[in-house]
Amino acid sequence: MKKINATIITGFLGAGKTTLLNEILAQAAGERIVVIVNEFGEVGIDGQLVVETAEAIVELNNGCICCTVRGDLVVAISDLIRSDRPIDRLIIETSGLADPAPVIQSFILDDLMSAHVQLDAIVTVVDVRHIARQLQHDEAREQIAFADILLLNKIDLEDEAASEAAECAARRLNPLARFLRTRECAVEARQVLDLGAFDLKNLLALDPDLLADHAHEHSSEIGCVALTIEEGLDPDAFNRWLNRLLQDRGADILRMKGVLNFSGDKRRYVFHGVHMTLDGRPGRPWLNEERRVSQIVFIGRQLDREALLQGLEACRAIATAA
Ligand SMILES: Nc1nc2c(ncn2[C@@H]2O[C@H](COP(=O)(O)OP(=O)(O)OP(=O)(O)O)[C@@H](O)[C@H]2O)c(=O)[nH]1
Repeated sequence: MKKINATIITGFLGAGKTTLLNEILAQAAGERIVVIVNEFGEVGIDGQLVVETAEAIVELNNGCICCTVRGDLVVAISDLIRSDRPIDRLIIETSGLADPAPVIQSFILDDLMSAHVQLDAIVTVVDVRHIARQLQHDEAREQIAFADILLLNKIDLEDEAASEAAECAARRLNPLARFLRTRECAVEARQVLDLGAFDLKNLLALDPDLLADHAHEHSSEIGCVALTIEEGLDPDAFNRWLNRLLQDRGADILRMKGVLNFSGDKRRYVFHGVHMTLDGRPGRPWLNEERRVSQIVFIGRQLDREALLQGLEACRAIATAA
């Protein structure tokens, strides 16, 4: 029986994992791809941002796939296998804080998974603008070290010398990976899929302890605040608040992302913050029957939930009109 090829997409917060996933899905229309997306916070934003060509999207939120929701990953994949549903491919997008080792371990140690699923490659996306500061985090270094394919992404934001420096830093951690430089993760699907690149022997040379059963410990410093608000937001007030927040707390906020309900707008507005870099654009239209809510996730150090909620509530269109 032919095994299902699985690709793990990993990389630190905001590097471009969902962008890569969507790039692959856009090129592989017609294939039955099951996508598993994992997010650190209890509110899943990525599930809403994945293009609709995926056969199914399984969201594992509120914990990291390398620790708290690792059992859920095994259950989700085992259920898919037992369902006999025809699947051409599995793609797993880890959270930006995941250590890939325990995730890889699940594919090898779980009998049902190893009998039916073939790990094809670990694809790590690296943000060339932020790599230097992200390398302070163990998870970012592990994600690079375990990569079979490494995308040095966001080359449009930096000059050639910075991309070169990013590549050198990454190569020091992983001389064996295949490196690609990308903008918006623009690769051909064949450069990251069906490569048979995953090699357990190499990984065991890198980490002899890989298959030992150890739980991953996240730094207790980094937390997540997820906010949901029903009332429509005022775009100007929101932008002012976000810019002020970055000025005051930018060093501690590693990642922000959200799907926003701007008052009177027919479409969602999707925004991303990676360290101090902000980016936003209109998203899918709201459907008539849909509940229009704004959902925002912050990941960082010493986040004050109450203060963030108050700041967001002050951006409600009714609050700003009053
Ligand atoms: N300028 C620029 N922005 C990019 C590039 N690739 C992705 N982005 C932007 O970076 C932000 C984060 O991209 P995502 O694909 O959501 O990153 P991610 O790794 O999935 O993020 P998390 O999983 O939430 O940590 C978004 O605003 C993207 O549009 C790129 O090559 N250049």
